[in-house]
Amino acid sequence: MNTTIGARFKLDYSGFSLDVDLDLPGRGVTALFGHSGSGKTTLLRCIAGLERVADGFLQVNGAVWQDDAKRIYLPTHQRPLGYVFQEASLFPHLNVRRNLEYGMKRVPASERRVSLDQAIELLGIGALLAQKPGTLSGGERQRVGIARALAVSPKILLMDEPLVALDLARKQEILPYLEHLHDELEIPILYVSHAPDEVARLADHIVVMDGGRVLANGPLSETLARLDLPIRLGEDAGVVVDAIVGMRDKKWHLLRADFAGGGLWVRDMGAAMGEPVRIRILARDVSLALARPDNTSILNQLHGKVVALADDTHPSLALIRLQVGDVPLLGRVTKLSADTLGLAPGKSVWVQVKSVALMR
Ligand SMILES: Nc1ncnc2c1ncn2[C@@H]1O[C@H](COP(=O)(O)OP(=O)(O)OP(=O)(O)O)[C@@H](O)[C@H]1O
Repeated sequence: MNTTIGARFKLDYSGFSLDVDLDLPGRGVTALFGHSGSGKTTLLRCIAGLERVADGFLQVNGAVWQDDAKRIYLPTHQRPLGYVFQEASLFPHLNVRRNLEYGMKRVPASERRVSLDQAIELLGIGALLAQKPGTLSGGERQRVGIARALAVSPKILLMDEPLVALDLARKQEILPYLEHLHDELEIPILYVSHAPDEVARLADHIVVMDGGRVLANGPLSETLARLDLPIRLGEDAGVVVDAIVGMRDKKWHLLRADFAGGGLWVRDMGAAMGEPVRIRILARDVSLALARPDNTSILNQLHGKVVALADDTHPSLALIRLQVGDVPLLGRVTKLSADTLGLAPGKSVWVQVKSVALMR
């Protein structure tokens, strides 16, 4: 079976045009990332059939929903998709259960792949079923909105900054449910966000957009480590590394996350031995030395080599792409230090990682 998503759309507004030709994985979470106005929502709307573009093409895991060259065009209501907006628009006069059932009624029983009970369980909203939307918190409302999108048994889930209207505490509350979706469902998710931490936590794949064009489209860790992209993540530039828990140090409450390039100690948040974890390493937390530093408080030191150097956000700074084992990392150092250390492609270095965040 074809397990990809193909999307080709061109659209012109006065002052903005969208021109994308994308091949995406047909499973997992793909982040659509870019500045405000880069066209992320417009792309989702094209996929949903909410923008009628001439000469568009869309196939989702083998099913063609639009191919204007062949006069194929499924209107929105015939596209089996779930759409989660920034704020859930629930029917205020219906309780949570009725809101969920409303969406489900559209789907013939034979095509239901996500049961109502499963959606309720995945989003942890069992205790809210009798409540009216007006009595829910923003985070709860959003969880109901996501469950409702799932209840239509979508073949793709489109999520447009689902956390943007929530405060930090509500975001933290909802993120584990989103991870759950990722782990439990086979449904591909396109997730619009301009929050790098959300992308680092949830995505497997990333599409970086700018001015209605695709700047990059690739697996998350490789793409975040590219130097040739004007992603301008600034303080957020950095990579994610998928690892497994290889050791636990009970005395010091630390876990060692092992990956192909070595091991990194992180705070012990309770993951089991052998469990997959994702860590995020920001470029600003990586410094370099030519010899293995001793007498340092920095626990994590890895041996690697310089792959490439690039200008950074300020003329005093350089962004360095490193390779540790076969894993790419980014480091940020002053150009003065880069010059003093003679950093150049191929140079062997000790990579000191000051801080590692456990994302999941
Ligand atoms: N119906 C429309 N008519 C004209 N211009 C539009 C229309 N819809 C969107 N635009 C313009 O298209 C551009 C892209 O908007 P879009 O909402 O897709 O960006 P975005 O990346 O999702 O931004 P944000 O992160 O702020 O939601 C913007 O300049 C917007 O003003």
